[in-house]
Amino acid sequence: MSSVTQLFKNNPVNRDRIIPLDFTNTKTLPDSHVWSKPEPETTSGPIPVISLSNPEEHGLLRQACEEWGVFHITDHGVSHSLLHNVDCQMKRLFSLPMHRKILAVRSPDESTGYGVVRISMFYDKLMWSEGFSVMGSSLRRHATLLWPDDHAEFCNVMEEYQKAMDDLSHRLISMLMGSLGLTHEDLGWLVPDKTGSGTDSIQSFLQLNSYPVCPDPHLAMGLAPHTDSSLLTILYQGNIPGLEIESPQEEGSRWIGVEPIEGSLVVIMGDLSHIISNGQFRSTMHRAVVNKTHHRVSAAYFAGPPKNLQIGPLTSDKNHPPIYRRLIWEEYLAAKATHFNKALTLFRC
Ligand SMILES: C=C1C[C@]23C[C@@]1(O)CC[C@H]2[C@@]12CCC[C@@](C)(C(=O)O1)[C@H]2[C@@H]3C(=O)O
Ligand SMILES: O=C(O)CCC(=O)C(=O)O
Ligand SMILES: [Fe+2]
Repeated sequence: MSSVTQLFKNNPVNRDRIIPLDFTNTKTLPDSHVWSKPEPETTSGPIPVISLSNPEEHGLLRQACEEWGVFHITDHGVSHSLLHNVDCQMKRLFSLPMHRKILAVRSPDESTGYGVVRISMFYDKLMWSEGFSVMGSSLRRHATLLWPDDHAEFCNVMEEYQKAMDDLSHRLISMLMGSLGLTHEDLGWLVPDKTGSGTDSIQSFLQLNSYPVCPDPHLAMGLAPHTDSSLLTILYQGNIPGLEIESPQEEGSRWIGVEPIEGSLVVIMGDLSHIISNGQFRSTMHRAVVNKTHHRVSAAYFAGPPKNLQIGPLTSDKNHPPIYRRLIWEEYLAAKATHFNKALTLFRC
């Protein structure tokens, strides 16, 4: 059983926090979805853009991780047509009427299927979004419930996308860990497991997000502020803006919009990379906002370490002793499931 499946089994979500509102039939923002808060300003910012085809730019990766924790990648090798197909299939799924989407709803202790993201339980107000989570064989099971006779195309596209993300995440993790001084031998776990048992290669989870048009976007929240619990997350966000990161310079007082760049993907460093880098890589707080005119979809691919692999700060520098203790991903996800944005502090030495 994967670490993510185990997490949901051990930490079920409340039933009333699984089924989203039927957004298509909601013309005014209900009180349950009004986030009244003094809103810090949002500006657009110089988020780094890194071309993976240019080895000279690889040195910029470390800097981007240290200063921003979020960056665009171009020339990543994932074809434009695959990204286009993923976009179309997500829109096809989320445009289904509610009574059809409900057929593939997650149960409280299940990690995959249709529903609201699990961080919803940490907030009083509800978010203006819905999601569909994919992992392993659950994809075909849920897609068959949604489209009994017509699920092949959706499944083929999502499987091809997951494979492309597996390859890209291996490349990125190896580059990023390499920039911290890890040798090829240390990174043995990056080599896909040939036995098929899946216990010693990267674990992943694909989250499809949908943010329907919203009657009052300034009072609503698409996806509430959080950091990702992964090593890294690769985000496809199409061409509709919505992703915002907390300003590294003015934490808590300014949000910066991550404007889409045609054909690029966004990499978000997760909490585990922050731990491995002994605090040098930022795991930046981010959120998604909604708009009045465009249905926005995004696909977030979370990459984490192999099931029982202990990870910890990679430092042999006496002047910078480890600030976090060693842990496995399952332990971290469990802490996040109860302590949410305070989980990282629990692992400090
Ligand atoms: C692998 C994971 C990351 C995630 C927690 C989870 O175990 C499975 C759900 C993931 C997700 C997807 C939407 C956003 C997010 C914050 C959430 O609520 O569920 C992430 C979680 C995370 O990064 O902590
Ligand atoms: O949709 C987005 O822009 C953000 C998605 C995200 O942060 C997530 O799924 O963890
Ligand atoms: Fe996220």
